[in-house]
Amino acid sequence: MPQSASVTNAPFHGESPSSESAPEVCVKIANFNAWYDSFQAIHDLSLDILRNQVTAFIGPSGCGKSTLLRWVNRMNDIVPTAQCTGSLRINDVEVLSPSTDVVHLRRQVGMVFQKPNPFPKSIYENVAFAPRLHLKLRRGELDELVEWALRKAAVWDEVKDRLNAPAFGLSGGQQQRLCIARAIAIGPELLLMDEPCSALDPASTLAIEDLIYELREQYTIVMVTHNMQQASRCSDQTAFFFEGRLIESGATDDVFTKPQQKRTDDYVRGRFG
Ligand SMILES: Nc1ncnc2c1ncn2[C@@H]1O[C@H](COP(=O)(O)OP(=O)(O)OP(=O)(O)O)[C@@H](O)[C@H]1O
Repeated sequence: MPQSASVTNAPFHGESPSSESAPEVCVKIANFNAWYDSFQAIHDLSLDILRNQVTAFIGPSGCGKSTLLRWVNRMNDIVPTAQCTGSLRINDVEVLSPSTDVVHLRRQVGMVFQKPNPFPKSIYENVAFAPRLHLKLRRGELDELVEWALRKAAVWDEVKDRLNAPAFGLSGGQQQRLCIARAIAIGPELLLMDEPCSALDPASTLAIEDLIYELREQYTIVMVTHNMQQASRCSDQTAFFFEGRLIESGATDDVFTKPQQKRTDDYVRGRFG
């Protein structure tokens, strides 16, 4: 059971929590290929995602960012035409193996989508729903967990007096923070975020970016974004994709200020995309 914790604001690009020692690999992707029917969406991609860091996936529309993200938690299992080869390991366990327990995997890997998608339930129930199904908690423990997750997602103060009100009554930014609280309540170690701020106003976007940067103390985060400022503000690592291939990856500062590849340079400078 997580302990109560409050989220404070920290400057972007502060010391990484794992900066004292070399960061460990959380997700190891090797020689990964993905198809929809005969269309190959990802070509021979190898990439290490580092633990307790925020990794931004950037690249023009259709380059395969979401496809890769959707294989990390096997969401593509429900797409009949989707197939893949290669290896995708989380903590040395092969995600793509037919014997992988997908229910367990989805507890390990939380997902936050482009548009906030709260359940048509109360604020409390949005967070309590999955823990009630999967964890054997007494009512008091569940209450504590709900409060912990809402605090961690930096939305507690705004909702604590209306926990039984419908989640749809919250603003878009509050709903997205509620969805982050829902994702972390089940105790994942990896959070996947597919353009988590694209439906939000600038103030809510900054709040979520701040939160993402904070959350990396406890979680490994992969974020798809079309917003270059956002990638440079709140990620430690950046991976640039183009036409289904990984062109370049590395520390965000390096990718943005001294990219190795001309296509990366052109993209981060907004020359195409
Ligand atoms: N369910 C699907 N069936 C067929 N093709 C698909 C499907 N999903 C994605 N694709 C194709 O695979 C390619 C990669 O798509 P993907 O959504 O991964 O790109 P993306 O980089 O996330 O794009 P965007 O930034 O626009 O979200 C695109 O050509 C897309 O049209």
